[in-house]
Amino acid sequence: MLQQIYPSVAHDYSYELNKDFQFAAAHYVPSEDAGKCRQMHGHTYYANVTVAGDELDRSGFLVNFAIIKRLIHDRFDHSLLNDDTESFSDELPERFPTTEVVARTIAELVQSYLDGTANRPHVVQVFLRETPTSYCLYRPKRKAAVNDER
Ligand SMILES: Nc1nc2c(c(=O)[nH]1)N=C([C@H](O)[C@H](O)COP(=O)(O)OP(=O)(O)OP(=O)(O)O)CN2
Ligand SMILES: [Zn+2]
Repeated sequence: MLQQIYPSVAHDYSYELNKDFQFAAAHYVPSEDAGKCRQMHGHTYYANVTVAGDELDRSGFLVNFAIIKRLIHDRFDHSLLNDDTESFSDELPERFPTTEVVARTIAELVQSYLDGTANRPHVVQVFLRETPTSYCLYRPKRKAAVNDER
């Protein structure tokens, strides 16, 4: 699964990097419509995070690959996602730990870190595979900024 070719995302930043990593986690989807997924079960999630930008930091990095992995792996590996109530909720569908929401949460956690860096690159795509046959792509909407019209 690692070394997979992922769908590309359109942007016109000069640099783009991709980091693959995996984590094992349990979850359940607390919806009447979720069928067997209402029961707690586990996955090895395969994630690919795409970061893009025009400026490098003092190490010549957009962002250190290791930081992207650490931010997500250290938080979710060998956890029950539903227990992470800062990220997920059993009450609000937009915060149930579905593949879609976990992908969006990964994007938000990484972007929150990137917003505190000097070169401020952007998460432009998160690919998250939950099973051999199921995956989700999340692409954050571009936010217009004073000095950044992309
Ligand atoms: N849109 C979504 N649909 C489903 C999600 C989800 O997160 N978003 N999650 C699940 C379950 O959690 C499950 O882990 C994955 O379901 P599924 O792909 O059906 O799993 P199978 O291994 O049984 O798939 P097969 O291809 O039939 O073997 C369900 N739906
Ligand atoms: Zn599942």
